[in-house]
Amino acid sequence: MKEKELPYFSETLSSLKKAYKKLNNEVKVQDKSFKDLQKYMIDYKSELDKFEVYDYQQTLSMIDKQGYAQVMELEQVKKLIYSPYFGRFDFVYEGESLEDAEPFYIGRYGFRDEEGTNLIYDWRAPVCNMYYEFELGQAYYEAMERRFVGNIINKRQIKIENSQIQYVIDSSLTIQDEVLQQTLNEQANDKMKTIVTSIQREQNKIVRNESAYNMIIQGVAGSGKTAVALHRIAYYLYKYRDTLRAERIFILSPNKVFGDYISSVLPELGEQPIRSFTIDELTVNLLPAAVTFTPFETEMKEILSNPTGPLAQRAKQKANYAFVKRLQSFLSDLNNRLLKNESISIADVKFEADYLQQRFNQYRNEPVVMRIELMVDDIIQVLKSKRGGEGKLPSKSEIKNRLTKRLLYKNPFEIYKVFIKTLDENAFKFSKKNFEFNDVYPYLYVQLYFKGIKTYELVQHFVLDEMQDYTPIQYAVLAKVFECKRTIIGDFSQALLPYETISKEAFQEILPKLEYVELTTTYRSSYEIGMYAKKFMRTGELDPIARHGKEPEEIFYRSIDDMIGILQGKLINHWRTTAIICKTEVDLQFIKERMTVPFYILDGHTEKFETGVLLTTIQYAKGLEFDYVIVPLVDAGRYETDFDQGLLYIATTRAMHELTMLIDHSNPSKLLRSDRA
Ligand SMILES: Nc1ncnc2c1ncn2[C@@H]1O[C@H](COP(=O)(O)OP(=O)(O)OP(=O)(O)O)[C@@H](O)[C@H]1O
Repeated sequence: MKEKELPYFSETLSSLKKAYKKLNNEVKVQDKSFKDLQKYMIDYKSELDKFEVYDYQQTLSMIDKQGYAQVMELEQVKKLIYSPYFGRFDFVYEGESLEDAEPFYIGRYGFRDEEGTNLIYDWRAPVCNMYYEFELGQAYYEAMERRFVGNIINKRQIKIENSQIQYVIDSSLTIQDEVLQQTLNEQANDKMKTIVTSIQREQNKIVRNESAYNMIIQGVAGSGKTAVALHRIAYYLYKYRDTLRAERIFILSPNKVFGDYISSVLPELGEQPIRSFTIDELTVNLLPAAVTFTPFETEMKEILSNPTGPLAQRAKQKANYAFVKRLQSFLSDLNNRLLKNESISIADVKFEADYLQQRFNQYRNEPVVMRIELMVDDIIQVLKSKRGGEGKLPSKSEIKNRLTKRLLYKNPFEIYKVFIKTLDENAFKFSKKNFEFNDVYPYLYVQLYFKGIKTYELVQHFVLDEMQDYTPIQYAVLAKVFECKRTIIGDFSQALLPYETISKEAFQEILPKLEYVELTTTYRSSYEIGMYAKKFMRTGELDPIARHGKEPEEIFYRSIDDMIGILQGKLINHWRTTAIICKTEVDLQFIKERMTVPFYILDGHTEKFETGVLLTTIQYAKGLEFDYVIVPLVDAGRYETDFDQGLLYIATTRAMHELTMLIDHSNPSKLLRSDRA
């Protein structure tokens, strides 16, 4: 089989090498002209007039841009020389004979030789959809608004590394199991990998979906949601390369480490890196500069360490969809009360209360401040027509001031406080101009009503990961801030907050025009770990991929010293990354003080994901994966409630190859019992 592929392979490789040489020379020439021009501008600085300087600067910037594009291309060709393609399929167009079958080689990027022949097709090209979508037999693809029908008569998976063919597998399956297995058997890395060589059919559908305005992906732990969302971005950047820019994509990620972990996927796929933002970073931009807030990460940490305490209670009251409805109906009623029921005389013309209220209602889709502006314009019109141009009219700002004085509440803060009183006096804690995080988005919603909010109009695609950790009111605000296509991913079973947050039903209300997709196969964990973790899942299905490994172990300890001894013993292993995942920050500190071997801490201060031994909490481990996971201090006190069960689900599903639970012998968690109700 390998032999059959050799001629095409050497032809492609030599074309690639030729292209590399040519591009490399061009880059050098560009580089030289840039430097020469720069030197010329410095040498003749005093003799150049400002127009000449402007012209030269423009030329420099053009060379710079061209040079950048060439360097990117060179980089791609270099990567293709290392591994030009990963698959091939032969397609016979309908009506043609078998001899006319056309081979398509599919790679990470596309490549044409000097004559313009497509030697490698980019995995995102329309024709390559067939590779992921169909088995041998009838197939089709769509391009240029046409459907091309035919038959796939041959399909191969080709592994090439270091410019050498490693193996070739012929198969009738969409994506061969062997290749997927091999990929999944690899050890964890400090950066997320691309999955182009083995995207599964259900994942491919999401990557290439263009119809959804709001795409919600509910996927079990390890189902590839994050990977799929990033490949979807890469697909969009390819498909809409003339109109979509990488810097116009906004990724909201749970924390900085996670942002770092996913940062290399897009560059690996030949696209510009996209910086992701945390909700705290975004919130700073949305709130007025004078008000501060407790960061989401800090508030979450506190709630996790005391899930039934007063802070959790306050946050809980604002976390469900009923709260949004209540706030909406409060604001809707306020429309009839906000403007005091009084007439007003301006320049001897009387404006009745009814007229004012009717104008105020007319503009109900605008923020209050804007409504007042529009009413001022109306009043001026009336004054002009009634007074027939006689006498001086009051200024706009005078009229605006008079109308504003008639507002029952003068700012969003006052309104929010009144609203909260209708809910529960104790639900709001505001001191020293500092909001608790759970109040920030409800407040922003009121601000939206009263004076509007900063919007990200330039953003063309909004991506949000870990959707279950956000509340309906946050989505209601985000929907206004990012009015563009959205890809929202998460897993309701992996909720970190100990109360109801967003749900499928609430999504349907807040984000109309949505497509909801579910992924139930987990690729991350071995079959044995997947089955073990499944018992902690609160709802839904989970189908682990048939990749076998060691059964998870449950080790019972008799004292804390005993547990630390066992734990440290387990750290002597062959895995690249081992994570000790604690329930809370307090537990992390407790273990940290007792450990005598080297390890890293992964918490809110961590910016980069390191391999090695990591001590962390569930809050920071989520979204990430490790070869080996150890869950310490599994006792009945710590892991007791339904919510704790969800936490065990998150912790255990971080493991790819091996999992150890360290359980208190005298007080084991009941959640471990497989016969529990
Ligand atoms: N088609 C695939 N081929 C190869 N590997 C895959 C595939 N799909 C997913 N994976 C791997 O499975 C692991 C989990 O993927 P990812 O982190 O995207 O899942 P997730 O659904 O976001 O998980 P979680 O909800 O637990 O954070 C990654 O190592 C990813 O590379």
